Amino acid sequence: MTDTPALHDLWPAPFAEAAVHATVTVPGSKSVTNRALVLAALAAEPGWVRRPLRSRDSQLMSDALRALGVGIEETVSSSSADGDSGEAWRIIPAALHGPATVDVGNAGTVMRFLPPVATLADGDIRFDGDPRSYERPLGQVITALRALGARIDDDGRGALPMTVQGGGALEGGTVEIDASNSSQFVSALLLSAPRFNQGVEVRHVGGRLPSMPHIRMTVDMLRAAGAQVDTPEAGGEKDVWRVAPGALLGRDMVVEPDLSNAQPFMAAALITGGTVTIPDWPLRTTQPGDALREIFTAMGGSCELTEAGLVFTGTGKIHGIDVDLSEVGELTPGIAAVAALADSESVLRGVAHLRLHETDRLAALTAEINGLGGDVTETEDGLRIRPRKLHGGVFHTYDDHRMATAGAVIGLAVPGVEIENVATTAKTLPDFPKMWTDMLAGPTGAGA
Ligand SMILES: O=C(O)C1=C[C@@H](OP(=O)(O)O)[C@@H](O)[C@H](O)C1
Ligand SMILES: C=C(OP(=O)(O)O)C(=O)O
Repeated sequence: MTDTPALHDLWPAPFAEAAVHATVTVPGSKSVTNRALVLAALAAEPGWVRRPLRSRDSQLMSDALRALGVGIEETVSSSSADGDSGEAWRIIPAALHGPATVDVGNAGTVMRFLPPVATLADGDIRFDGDPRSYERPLGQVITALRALGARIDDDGRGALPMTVQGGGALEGGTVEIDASNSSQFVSALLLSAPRFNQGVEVRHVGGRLPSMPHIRMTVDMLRAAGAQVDTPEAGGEKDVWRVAPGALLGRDMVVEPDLSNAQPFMAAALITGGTVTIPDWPLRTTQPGDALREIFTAMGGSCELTEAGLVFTGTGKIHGIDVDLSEVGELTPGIAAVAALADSESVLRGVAHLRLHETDRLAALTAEINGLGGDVTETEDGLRIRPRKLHGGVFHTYDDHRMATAGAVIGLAVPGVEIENVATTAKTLPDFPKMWTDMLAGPTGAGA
C-alpha cells in the first residue's frame, strides 16, 4: 500500500525574473470531487460528476468505490443540462459488497469518508494506506460507527489498518464525537447517514471544531442530493447535526475549481507584483480557499471578481498578518510561505490540528523555512514568522503536496531553492510543475 516517493528527486524551483502575468485554469476541488463521488455512489439512481479532479486522492476514492461494486464510467461529454462540456464521470450505484481492500493512500477524505460507506456493504472491507495514514487520527470515527451498530476489527490504536465487517446496513442514531482534531470526522458520519436506518444525530463534544467551511460543504452537497439535514446554522443546537434517513438522488454535479490549489498562483502574483487570473472562481462557495481573497488582500494584494474569473494583483509589497486560520487550515502552508517573504511579522493561529495532517505541518514549515535562513517558531496552536533574508537550499516536503507548493512560492523570490519530491503534488494537483512553468512563461505561454 505504500508509494515509493522519489525522496531524492530535487526540482529547481523557478526564480521569477519579472512580475508574473498569467491566466491559470485550476483543476477541480479535491474536497468537492470526493464528496460528490461518495454521494453519487450512495444514491438510488445513476448520476454525473462533471469536471472532476483527476489526482491521486480522487483516484483512490474512485478505485475504492469501484472495489465496493460501484460503476464509474469516465467519459468526455459535450453537453449537460447547463451546457457544460469536458470530462464527466457517470456514477452507477450498486449493492455494495466485500470482500475488498481500500487503499486510502494519505487521503484524509478517503480514510474518513469511506469506513461509514463500508458499514453498508455486505462483507469485509479492509482499510490500509501509506505509512502516514497509520498516524492520522481515526479513532473517533471507529468508536462512533461502533456506537451506531458497526463491527470493526482494528488493533485498538484508533487508526489504520482496520477491517469494517459490513453487515449490509447500519442502524444509525445519536452519537457523540470529539472532532476537534479533524472536521472530516463529522463530514464522514453525515455523508453516509441518509442510508443509515435511523439517519444520524452527530453531537460534537470537545474543543473547537476546525475547518467549518468543509462541514458546510458536506451539508450543502447532502442537501443538493436531496437529503434532509438540520444544522446549528439553521437554528439547531450548537455543534449538533442531524441527517434524516432517505433516498439520495442521482444528481448532475459540477465540481468547482480547487480554490486552495489556486493559492500558490495567487501568491505568485502577490510576491512578484504581477496579476494572475483564475477562471471560473465561484461567486458562492463553501470552499475555504475563498478566504484567500481577504487574506491575500490584507497581505498586500487586491482582487476583483470579473467575467474572466478572479483577477488577483500584487504590488510587490507583502505585509505580515496576524490571523486565525482554524476555519481554513489547509491554506496555512501557502500563507506561511508568503509570510516568510513579508515586510513584518506574522502570527498564524488556530491550527494546532495541522500537526495531524499529511505531515506535522507546523514542524515541517518551521524546519524548512528556517533551513533557508528564516526565523519561524512554533507556538502552541500555530506559527510565528519573522521575515529574514532567505537563501537557497533544499526544501523538504515530507510527502505533503502543500509543502511542495509552499516551497515553490518561496523559490520565486529566493534563488537556488530546490524542492524535494515535487511529484508529491500529485495528491491534488498532478500537473503542478508544468502549470508553474507555464505561469512564469506569461500570457503568451501555455498557462495563458
Ligand atoms: O473535508 C475535507 O474535504 C477537508 C477537511 C479539512 O480537514 P481537517 O478538518 O482535518 O483540517 C481540510 O484540511 C482537508 O484538506 C479537506
Ligand atoms: C489536509 C489535507 O488533506 P486531507 O484530505 O488528506 O486531510 C490537505 O489537502 O491540505
